[in-house]
Amino acid sequence: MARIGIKICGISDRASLDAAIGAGADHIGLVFFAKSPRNVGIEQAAALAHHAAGRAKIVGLFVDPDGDFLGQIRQSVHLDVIQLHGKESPARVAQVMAAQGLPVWKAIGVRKSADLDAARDYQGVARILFDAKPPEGADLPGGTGLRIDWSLMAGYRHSIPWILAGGLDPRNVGEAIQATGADFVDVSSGVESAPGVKDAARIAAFCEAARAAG
Ligand SMILES: O=C(O)c1ccccc1NCC(=O)[C@H](O)[C@H](O)COP(=O)(O)O
Repeated sequence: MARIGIKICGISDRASLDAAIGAGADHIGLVFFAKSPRNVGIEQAAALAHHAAGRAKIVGLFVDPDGDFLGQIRQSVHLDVIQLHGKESPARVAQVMAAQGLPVWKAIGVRKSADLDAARDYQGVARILFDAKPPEGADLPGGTGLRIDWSLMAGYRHSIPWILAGGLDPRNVGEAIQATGADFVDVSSGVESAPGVKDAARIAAFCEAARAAG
């Protein structure tokens, strides 16, 4: 079996970045969303991306960004992937793909099995990221620690590669991989000691558990 993909999302300091890469994460998420406790400023993000260069791919996470904001970030920060985590329509995602010329990952919130069908509308994206759907009116559309009902995804197959996210942590990621067959996992709050504060030991334990199960 191919090595499992691991993204540690919401990195905002160099020590956590080194911890994630050292533990074997291949993707690092930088959150560009002012309301998030994991939000990074442009200079901070540029320095982190530079520090990660050649060791891990950088995923820039955005929520309904306009073209100006994407352009501003891209001028200063090296991104390998754009993750769209808002209510972006298929047409808007296609526009971003065409304008930015980078692989785009679209996040889809899942609460019931019909939610998985939305993935079909996003042909052309590099990956779909299935995350737990937050309640209406929630402050954040992701990074909430809410979990998908994994039984909805048992044996799930899709022509577009997909990532499992939402409420994963070092103790449950192995079971999540076994239950869903995911070959790529994403975590944020499950490897933190407080909102926005990554914990190196939890990051290492998460990566070890994911690899053991994958
Ligand atoms: O992490 C955030 O603060 C965030 C804010 C706004 C949109 C998305 C956000 N995170 C998205 C991620 O990729 C998370 O890793 C994913 O939702 C899983 O989060 P968690 O349940 O905390 O592991």
